[in-house]
Amino acid sequence: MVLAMLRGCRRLLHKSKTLYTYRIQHQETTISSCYYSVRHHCPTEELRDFGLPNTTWSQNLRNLYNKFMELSKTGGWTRIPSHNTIAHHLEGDPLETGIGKRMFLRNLDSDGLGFEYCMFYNKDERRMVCLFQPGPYLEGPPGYAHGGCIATIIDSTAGAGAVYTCGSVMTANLNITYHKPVPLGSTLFVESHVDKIQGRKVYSSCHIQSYDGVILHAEATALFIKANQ
Ligand SMILES: CCCCCCCCCCCC(=O)SCCNC(=O)CCNC(=O)[C@H](O)C(C)(C)COP(=O)(O)OP(=O)(O)OC[C@H]1O[C@@H](n2cnc3c(N)ncnc32)[C@H](O)[C@@H]1OP(=O)(O)O
Repeated sequence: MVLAMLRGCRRLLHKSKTLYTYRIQHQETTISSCYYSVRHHCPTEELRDFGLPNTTWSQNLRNLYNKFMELSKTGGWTRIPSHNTIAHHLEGDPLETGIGKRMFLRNLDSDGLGFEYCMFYNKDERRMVCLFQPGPYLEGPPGYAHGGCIATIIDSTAGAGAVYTCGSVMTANLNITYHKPVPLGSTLFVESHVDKIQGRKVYSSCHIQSYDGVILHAEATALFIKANQ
């Protein structure tokens, strides 16, 4: 009852700001309804944007962030918002799907423990950069990030790059070569590029380097499939 009232209030609040046309089916979902259309701006001023600096960010992460913010002023790069529910990234009225669900990378309540990151997109170059600091809850080998979380940040960076370049996509294939372990708490420079678009197929490449570019930690190629129009 209370939940239903809250949902009603939130829907009214949001509908007063923008016209929503999007509907996601869930539960008995079909393949095509898994696809989404991404909003390029923060939907409300009150909503927290997790891609902004917080007290857990290292100096190296802040320096890279400041560098890309400077680049954003002269065009080319744009910082993209980052919320903790996928619903808030979608165009339309996705509130029903947002309740009780969190984005995998933003599912912890404390800053700095899991995926700490922000992304910048360059439309002309079809590049997405992710500045990433893996927290202590991402441990795999002692002191180092789990390979699955490295795959996650690659999938998310390349996936977001494909979405911002082509619209709604799903990951069909992801191949990763792990070159050097990633120390927890280090600052990583993750960069993806849309290499080729062939019909519905979007081919991307991605790599993870240390913040100064000295160490190549991992390289990947990915295939994303665009939504059927
Ligand atoms: C901040 C922003 C936040 C928002 C941004 C956040 C970004 C996050 C990104 C994370 C994304 C995910 O984790 S997605 C979740 C993980 N992925 C999944 O669950 C996908 C599961 N797989 C599927 O649902 C399906 O197989 C699809 C959707 C991938 C494809 O199915 P489909 O739509 O029916 O298409 P289909 O006809 O089969 O294939 C279309 C064409 O692609 C080819 N194709 C399909 N799959 C493959 C494949 N694995 N390898 C090679 N080729 C393939 C086919 O041969 C065909 O080529 P041709 O005959 O045309 O030549």
